[in-house]
Amino acid sequence: MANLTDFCVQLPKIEVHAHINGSLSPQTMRALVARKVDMNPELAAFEIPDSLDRIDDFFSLFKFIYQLTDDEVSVAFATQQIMEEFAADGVRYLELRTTPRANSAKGMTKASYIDTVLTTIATKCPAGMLTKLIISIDRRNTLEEAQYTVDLALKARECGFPIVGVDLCGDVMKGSFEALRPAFERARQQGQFPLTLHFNEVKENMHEAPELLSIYPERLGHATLLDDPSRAIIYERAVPVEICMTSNVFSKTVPSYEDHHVKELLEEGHPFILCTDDKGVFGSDLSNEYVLAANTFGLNREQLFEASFKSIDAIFANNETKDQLRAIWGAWKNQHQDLFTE
Ligand SMILES: CNc1ncnc2c1ncn2[C@@H]1O[C@H](COP(=O)(O)O)[C@@H](O)[C@H]1O
Repeated sequence: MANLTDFCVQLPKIEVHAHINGSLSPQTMRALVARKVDMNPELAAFEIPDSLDRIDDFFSLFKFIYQLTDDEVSVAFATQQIMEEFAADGVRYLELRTTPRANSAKGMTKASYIDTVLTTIATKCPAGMLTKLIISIDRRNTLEEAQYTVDLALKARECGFPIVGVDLCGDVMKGSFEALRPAFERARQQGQFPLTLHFNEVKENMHEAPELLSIYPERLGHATLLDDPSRAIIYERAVPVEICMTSNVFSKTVPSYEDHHVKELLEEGHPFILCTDDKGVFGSDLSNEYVLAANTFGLNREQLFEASFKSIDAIFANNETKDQLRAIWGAWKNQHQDLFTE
């Protein structure tokens, strides 16, 4: 009989909230430091932790990580490593997300960055897992930058690349959704892209909730703090919530695992998807998020399978893909009945 960790690794899983630059494992970071340290000796001074304790400002960590993924070869390497790690952890369907980034010193443009990520997905995705890309608009973007991101998404899809949605992300204390809204509206109207928005991570941006909900997002990231009007709308529309327990606890937007708001969603039977957010920054794989949910809320293996299976409903894919995945989940369950006896 497998222990809970083995079960959660073997369980076929969906990951739909994983920022590429937050998902570099310590091994990948070390490999990139080794490649770059001659040219940039400052990198040697950064201690890459195997796991981080609670951190005050995780956004500052990205400044270091961005020095590692500052050229196309490194971006391709990181993307491939991330896909392989998710596949090894039992992920069968992966929606990565990333913000287009340029670095003129290395000849990388936002277009070549996205092209590199998409080409790596197309050519290096491990067998047995599907990978798609959500393009992110950072809250700090100007409207012009956000519109350019939408241009990139439209163009990449025209070329047949699997861009499946548009995200609003970034430092919750910066920028505003309203300033960027026309870009999201165009993504919706011109590209029929589904939208996922980082939502109510901290109390300071709760005031934006009515505007964010008024664009009818297909999914919400975190939705940590819900006032009554937001809760009513989200429940009524059954908007799936991307849940990132470790990220929320480590970045102190929820006080503890026991107090995590997924508890309420479980009790209400509201759709949610367990995700990692930034598995490199927060040191937690998706299987570990399932272990945490099981241990914190007393979920049995049947319920863990159910949570993973129901996540298929919320992916940004057509019904045919969803049905194929449901069949894979069903076959896996039939073949692994022994794992369900604890
Ligand atoms: C913890 N909660 C979070 N909330 C909001 N945005 C986050 C985030 N975690 C990561 N990001 C966003 O993702 C970028 C890194 O990946 P990409 O360069 O896009 O691949 C970060 O700079 C931030 O904008």
